[in-house]
Amino acid sequence: MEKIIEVKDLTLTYENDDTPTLNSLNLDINRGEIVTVIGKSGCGKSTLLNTIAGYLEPTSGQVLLNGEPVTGPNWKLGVVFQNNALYPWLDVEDNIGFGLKMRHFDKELISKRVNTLLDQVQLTDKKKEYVFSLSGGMRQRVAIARALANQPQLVMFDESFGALDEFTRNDIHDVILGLWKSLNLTFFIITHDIDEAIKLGNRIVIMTPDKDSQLKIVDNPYFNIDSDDINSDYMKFKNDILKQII
Ligand SMILES: Nc1ncnc2c1ncn2[C@@H]1O[C@H](COP(=O)(O)OP(=O)(O)OP(=O)(O)O)[C@@H](O)[C@H]1O
Repeated sequence: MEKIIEVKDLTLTYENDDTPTLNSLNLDINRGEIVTVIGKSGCGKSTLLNTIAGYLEPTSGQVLLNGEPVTGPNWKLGVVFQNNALYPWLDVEDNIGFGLKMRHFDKELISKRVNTLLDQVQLTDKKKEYVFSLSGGMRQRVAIARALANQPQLVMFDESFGALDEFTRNDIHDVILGLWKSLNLTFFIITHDIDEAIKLGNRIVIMTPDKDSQLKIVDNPYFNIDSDDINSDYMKFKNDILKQII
């Protein structure tokens, strides 16, 4: 298995804090897998994502991307935030192509890549619309397309679907799984919804309150489960995870 990310003995203590938020964490993310992260509010999920993304500097330990230390933000690591952080003054296609424009890509290449992405997230007919006129689910799809425009090695989601209603969220799950299958992508998805963690993750990282053993990593036999197939074994698996979070 090819490791894209290696988190090695990662510790992060915020300034003026006595105890570390992340305490000596170890985690590999392999090419082509979806890793979901579940944990109680405040346990440090976003801190972990921000450190992997290079937005926060570890107090000790390190994060490697393809064997090289992450020392700051990097286009090879895409992030989709919950508020999706789109530019309201740009239309859909310019939002998606923004990063490529900043990197001075050729206009034709940008247009080609953006059109492909619009098709992949099923927004071709909305390309000239401003993002404020879109529904929450559509905006989330724009944010995903924008993160993919850089062709990153890993795309990370920070509770990106939390504000969506259940129907729209299921729709986005299908988009995520469809993109993952067709483009052989690697995803790291933070969520506080346990069913979402199980639906989307090949492996599930459980962030526990036990600072001496903060991460529990489990293989997930219920990846992409259909809601009709939820049975008592699924419920047991889910409850076992819940017990470790609290
Ligand atoms: N910039 C900061 N400075 C100091 N403390 C911080 C900072 N950011 C987060 N924290 C603290 O670190 C802890 C972990 O926060 P973090 O946002 O990583 O948790 P989380 O698991 O993502 O929470 P949530 O699910 O509510 O988003 C919290 O106690 C939070 O108050």
